[in-house]
Amino acid sequence: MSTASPLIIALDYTSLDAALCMADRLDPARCRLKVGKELFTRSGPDVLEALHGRGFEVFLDLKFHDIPNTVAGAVQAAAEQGVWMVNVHAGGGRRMMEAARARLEQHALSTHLIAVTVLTSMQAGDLAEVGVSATPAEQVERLAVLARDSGMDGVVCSAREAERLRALCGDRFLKVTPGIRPATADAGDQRRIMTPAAAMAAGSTHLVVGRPVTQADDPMAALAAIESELDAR
Ligand SMILES: O=C(O)c1cc(=O)[nH]c(=O)n1[C@@H]1O[C@H](COP(=O)(O)O)[C@@H](O)[C@H]1O
Repeated sequence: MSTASPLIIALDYTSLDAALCMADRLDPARCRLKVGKELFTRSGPDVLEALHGRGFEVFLDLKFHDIPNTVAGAVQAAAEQGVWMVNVHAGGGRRMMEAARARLEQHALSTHLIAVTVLTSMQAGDLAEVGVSATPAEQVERLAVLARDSGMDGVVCSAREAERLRALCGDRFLKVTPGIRPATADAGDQRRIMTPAAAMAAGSTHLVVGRPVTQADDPMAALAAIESELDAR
């Protein structure tokens, strides 16, 4: 089932059972689900089948970053399992992203392919330590333009960069933004954060939300509060 909701709930759980327990409380008409490294490494592709069977569109977030041939094969494997979206690291460069795009086209696979720019957990000091003297905003901009030119459908960035990317790359270029924190939620390890309503106003096309819902005392109430914040816009 496809949904008009921008919400993607990150199922960052340590077991398939725990992830499905949450999925069974959620509604595919109201959100999409994200499967990341921890859950996929524990459960393997079974989790995809289980979530697809429940009617959810799934973002497989494995952030592939390798040589072009390897990434193209991994992206093909993800798409052949029917995921709605898959991501690679833009830092893998133009040839890597182009190879992934070409592979999807060769096999007529319509999975959305997006590239991670600068992780939302990073700020200027973290970039400096890995040899990047640009600010996060500048580096996101550089990688987003490279991703667009390499055939990506969009990027993962923080909502703080979404407005600039909308101006640079247009409305149809997807801006998938983690680091979403309702005003009262803990930032945790995230650094470039924004509230759900502010992120949508800034031009995010999709909001990735994990712990503010999954670790809440009442996850359904936390999700409902985010939905009403978005509805009130
Ligand atoms: O690609 C991602 O989904 C991602 C990119 C990024 O820059 N930052 C980021 O937090 N994520 C993912 O988004 C989710 C955010 O979860 P919470 O911080 O719990 O809301 C996690 O599953 C991260 O792996």
